[in-house]
Amino acid sequence: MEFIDRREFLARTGAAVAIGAVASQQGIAESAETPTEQAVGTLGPAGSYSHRAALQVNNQVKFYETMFAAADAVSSGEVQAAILPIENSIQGAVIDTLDILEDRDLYITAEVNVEIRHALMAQSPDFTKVASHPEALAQSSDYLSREYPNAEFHEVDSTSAGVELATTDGSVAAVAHPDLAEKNDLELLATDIQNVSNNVTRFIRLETEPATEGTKSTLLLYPGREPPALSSDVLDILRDADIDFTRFEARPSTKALGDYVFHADFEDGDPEAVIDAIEPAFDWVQYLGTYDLIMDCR
Ligand SMILES: O=C(O)C(=O)C[C@]1(C(=O)O)C=C[C@@H](O)C=C1
Repeated sequence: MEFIDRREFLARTGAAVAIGAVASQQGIAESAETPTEQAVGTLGPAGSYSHRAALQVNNQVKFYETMFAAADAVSSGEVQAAILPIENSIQGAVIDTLDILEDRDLYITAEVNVEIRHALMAQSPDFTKVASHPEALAQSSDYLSREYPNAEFHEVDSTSAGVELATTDGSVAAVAHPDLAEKNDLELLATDIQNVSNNVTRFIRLETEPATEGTKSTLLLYPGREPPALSSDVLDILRDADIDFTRFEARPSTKALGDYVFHADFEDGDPEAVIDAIEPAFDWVQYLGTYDLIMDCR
């Protein structure tokens, strides 16, 4: 798919310039007058994959150093919504986002799929360290360990934060979207370095109120049993309720070893009826929203 440059996008739509404390570091103007409550918050600085996903739903983007900070900005009303990665086709679940879904009173109101193609960039080929988001380093681990077995790997808050490091430190290379090389005067050393060429990350939009309609719904399920319920026990309950579950993830409940909170997505079911059917089998069931896939950039 074709991603358009953010400034080009804003110029085309005639929208206000995107805002963000970190945006200025990438040379993108800030506008103090822009009402941030209309913006979406996401992981910055500018040029992160989260930024690319956010532009698919809103042309005003505010950047945060962590996904937790972006989610908190929704709760406090600083921004209207947050766009966060939840699942990658190579690395699986994005744990920070699953934790945010458990800990914050927010709803999923949309999802966006974005193709992820990583590139390696630096001031010159003579670098000794590679900096990037841990997910991006893991998604490119085959290439990096094969071509740069002696490099030191440095985890930073986002791929674009890695690019910022590479622009100020000649010993650092970054793994990020290839567009960021030219924008930051870095040499593009390799493209398409992800372990599997078909690399896609699914992002969700989080808001304080649920959407009124959609084809997919997400629930958190806590069996609260002693001894703890197994995934197979929970799957049996869901199967017996005859619901078309499309994703099932277990996260530690933090109460005891082997005790889990389950994240489950299902399609084409009435969430109220589904909750009524399965609720008696659980200690608690939390509704996380009903939503549609609004952009599939693959
Ligand atoms: O670091 C970024 O650019 C991000 O937006 C984060 C993130 C992630 O957490 O998965 C998003 C998409 C890619 O899978 C790699 C990194």
